Amino acid sequence: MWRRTVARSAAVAENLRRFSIAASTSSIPSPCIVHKRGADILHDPWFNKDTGFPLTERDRLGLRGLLPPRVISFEQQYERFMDSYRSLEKNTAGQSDNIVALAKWRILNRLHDRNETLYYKVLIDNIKDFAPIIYTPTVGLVCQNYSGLFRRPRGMYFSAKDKGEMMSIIYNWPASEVDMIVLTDGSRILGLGDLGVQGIGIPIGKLDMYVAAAGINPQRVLPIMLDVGTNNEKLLEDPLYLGLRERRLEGEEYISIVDELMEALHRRWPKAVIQFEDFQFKWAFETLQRYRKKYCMFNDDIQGTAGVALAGLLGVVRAQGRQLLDFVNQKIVVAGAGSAGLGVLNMAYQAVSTMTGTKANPQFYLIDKNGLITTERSGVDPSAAPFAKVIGEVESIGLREGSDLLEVVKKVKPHVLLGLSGVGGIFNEQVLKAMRDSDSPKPAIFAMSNPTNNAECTAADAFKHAGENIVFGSGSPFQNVDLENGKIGHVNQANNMYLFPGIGLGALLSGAHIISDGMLQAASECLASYMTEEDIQKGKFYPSIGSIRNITAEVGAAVLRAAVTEEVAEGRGEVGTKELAHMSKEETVEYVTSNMWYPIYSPLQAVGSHCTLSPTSSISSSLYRSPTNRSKHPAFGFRDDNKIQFHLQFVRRKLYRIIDLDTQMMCSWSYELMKEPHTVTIIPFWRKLYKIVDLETKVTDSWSYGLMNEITHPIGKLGWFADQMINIEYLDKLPCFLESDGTKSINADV
Ligand SMILES: NC(=O)C1=CN([C@@H]2O[C@H](COP(=O)(O)OP(=O)(O)OC[C@H]3O[C@@H](n4cnc5c(N)ncnc54)[C@H](O)[C@@H]3O)[C@@H](O)[C@H]2O)C=CC1
Ligand SMILES: CC(=O)C(=O)O
Repeated sequence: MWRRTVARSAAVAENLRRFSIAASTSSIPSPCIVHKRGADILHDPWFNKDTGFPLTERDRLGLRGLLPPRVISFEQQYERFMDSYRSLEKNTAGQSDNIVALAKWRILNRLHDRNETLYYKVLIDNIKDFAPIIYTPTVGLVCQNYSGLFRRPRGMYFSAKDKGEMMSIIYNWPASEVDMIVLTDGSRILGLGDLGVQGIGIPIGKLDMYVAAAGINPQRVLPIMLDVGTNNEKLLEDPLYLGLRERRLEGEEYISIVDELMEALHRRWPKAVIQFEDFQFKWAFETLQRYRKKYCMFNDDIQGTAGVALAGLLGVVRAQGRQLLDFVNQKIVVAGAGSAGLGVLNMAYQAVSTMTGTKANPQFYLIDKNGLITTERSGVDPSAAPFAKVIGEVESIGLREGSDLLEVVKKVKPHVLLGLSGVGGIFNEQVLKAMRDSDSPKPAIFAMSNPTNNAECTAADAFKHAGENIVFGSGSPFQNVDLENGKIGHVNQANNMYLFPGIGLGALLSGAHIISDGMLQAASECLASYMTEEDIQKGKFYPSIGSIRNITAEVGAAVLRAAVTEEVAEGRGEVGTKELAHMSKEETVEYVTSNMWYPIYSPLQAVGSHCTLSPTSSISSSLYRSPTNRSKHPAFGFRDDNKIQFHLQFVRRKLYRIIDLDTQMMCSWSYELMKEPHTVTIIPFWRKLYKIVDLETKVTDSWSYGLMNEITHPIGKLGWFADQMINIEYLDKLPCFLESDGTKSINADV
């Protein structure tokens, strides 16, 4: 038994090593293929390193002369950006909050548009300071002012005018691989309502969080705006509005366009996870039901929010010093009967049912803009109907259909007051004071609406009016509150950002074809159990945002394991369901972590039709006709279609280890000590990516590796070293190499 475990662990460890799809903590950055050269690379934020391109790379990529000569390190670039950011903070001190917030957003956005690697480095390392800018609350302000702030497009825009053509439009996106898509129709942007095409800021912000928290490679994310019009009168009249100046499509017209987009997305990227974001209530539930059994998708506002809120609600029970099972007795008042509020109540209901094992009758009170929802309400939405209170029950405590929030709080004396109404300030002084009479020794107040102005109350007001013993959470960040008696009122950020990145990552790595309730429940349970008893007693239910990568790895692993258990996982790449199923909990976390992308400058290798070739270079093609040569000279890259693909590498008496990045295996035939300077080695690659490690210095040399791809005979790729260009010619069965002046030939030591 013991031996089997060890053997299995070793096998899994080997799999983990082999199947990591992205380098993260490795000191050796993976090479990155770029199908561009020269100025095109400088203008592409995915590949641009600004002044950080090493000289050898400048040579190789045709960048010489396009940059100032000095090479600035990544660390120096980082410091320089942070210095500018700090200067901006200093220079804008005293100006209005909105002006400062937009100035901060602009400086970050400019970096995002120019150099993504550096952008994500500063974002990840300063997530606490920058999340409020790229995410809530500033992202709300950005969306409101989007048409004026617009400089460069990001993501894809589909509109009602594209009907019938989405399947082809989707191929305009330059990346062949997409892992995460966040899609909105802009109809309910945070608590700000219908912002039409301007809502694109939300998918962009959410995907920034995916990169920062889940380590999704930014080259594989896709924000999408589906512009089906807007009912926002102000925007319809705004001559600078960038979206369709038409009213929103409704009914069949609307749903058929979403159907078409979903089909197109699935056709091109069948393994991508699609997150629905900020759809108005009437379409949020309908689209979720329509697609959740067909595609790997979820609705963040309904399902992500529910999981985060449930984790918080369970934390509240722990904070009261009660057993988790006591959750069934919690009196919870929810203000807001929309996507988010109903999502929370549905999940909380499931939890109570699981705990009681019977048909639950939880003490949930649901309030919308017309007050308490009871069985007397006419025209109640079917998704809210299960939570309508039986009229007799509420009458017995002095309430009625439509009772207002204050009355409900006074009569119910809830343990938890949770706001997802999108209406700022509805937890006013009176309501908060009424919470002092809560039946809980530690009443909980969650003002979860975003952005900050739409929060149901501020943190300071909550502690001031409801008392120091409350626990508090808000959707947008607030500062902890100084209670002026040496104590601090802790503010939790009750935001779905603690779950959606892990849900997406877990679904992606499991290769799940759908996202099941079990996967979502696992995510919520994982978050709920993440905090220690000590944290909980201090009123902390959610981790600090600084540890968002850790919690996301845990949540991702929990989701992945649930996907395997529920048999919806199909595996990813070479990691099949069998391998996933054999991973222990710890191994799964390790697997998830090892697949997170981390911003480092990868050495770039230009390949494809953009490679420039010297007119003097030539390779005699006759030698490559016979595939039988392959066995004699395995180092020659023959392919059955008679194309040769190869990489030239200048070696200078160095020993290289060559790692096949597909398998993470070291290729035993493909390293050797080069005895002579100026020796060139040829490496076959069969469309593979190799990482080459200089064993003397232990680092990958930027010029010495790349994706060996798409370079076909009769013309070969040229190798550069320093200023010297090497032309190649195959003169005999052993390759010889001529230096650029054509005077000297050196036999390759192969
Ligand atoms: N913290 C977080 O992670 C999340 C926060 N939210 C926030 O929740 C809010 C609502 O989002 P959705 O449910 O999608 O919106 P929604 O538009 O679907 O629902 C809003 C609900 O609030 C109700 N309402 C309006 N005025 C009210 C009042 N005075 N008293 C009580 N209820 C009132 C409406 O009748 C409606 O039922 C937004 O501000 C959004 O930013 C949403 C998702 C996640
Ligand atoms: C956080 C979020 O998803 C919202 O406010 O809509």
